[in-house]
Amino acid sequence: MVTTHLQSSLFDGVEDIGLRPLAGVERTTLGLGAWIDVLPGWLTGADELFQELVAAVPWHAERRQMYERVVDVPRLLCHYAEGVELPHPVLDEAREELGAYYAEELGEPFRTAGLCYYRDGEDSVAWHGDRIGRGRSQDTMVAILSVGEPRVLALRPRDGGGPAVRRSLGHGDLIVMGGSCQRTWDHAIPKTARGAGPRISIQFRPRGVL
Ligand SMILES: O=C(O)CCC(=O)C(=O)O
Ligand SMILES: [Fe+2]
Repeated sequence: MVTTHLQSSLFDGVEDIGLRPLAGVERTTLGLGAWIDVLPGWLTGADELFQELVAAVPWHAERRQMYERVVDVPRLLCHYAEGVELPHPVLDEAREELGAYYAEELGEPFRTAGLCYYRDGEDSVAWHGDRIGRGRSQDTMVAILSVGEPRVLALRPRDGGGPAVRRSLGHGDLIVMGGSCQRTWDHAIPKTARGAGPRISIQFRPRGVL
């Protein structure tokens, strides 16, 4: 019976970890030469990958001088430099797929992966652009895959003009920030008072973009 079949596939099936085609990506022009591409549910089996990453990644807390105090950075981190094996093969696949899809526009591959683990709504990242490296002066791309519970990624023009753009990202969603986005816009994962579940983001960047 159809009903029975549907039910068993809904309730028994843990979705396999894999990638859908990137062809469905939709671009939004932000202005000032910046854009974002979004593809909801790019990764299948995202909840399973989340669990695997929680267990497999050597997460660490960072501490940072804040005026007179040393405070915890409010998220856990792990950085995979160029050439270092990623914690799950699907992440190598994701990096390759992104590189192929954006080859012409980006002109170079994605090389590094930064992972952030937001344990709850108190974990966050403050307004910033990824402009420690080349993003300060050049157009580039930062591609972010999100697993676990959705959190809002907010973007706003760096010069303060214009309203913020917000995208809720989790469960396998992809966002790519491109063009001048790192130097003309800032982005953040704001804290949320509403009980937010844990989220992991995987940020792929080209060489020299930090
Ligand atoms: O978690 C995210 O989606 C954003 C992380 C981020 O902006 C960063 O690590 O530079
Ligand atoms: Fe960032």
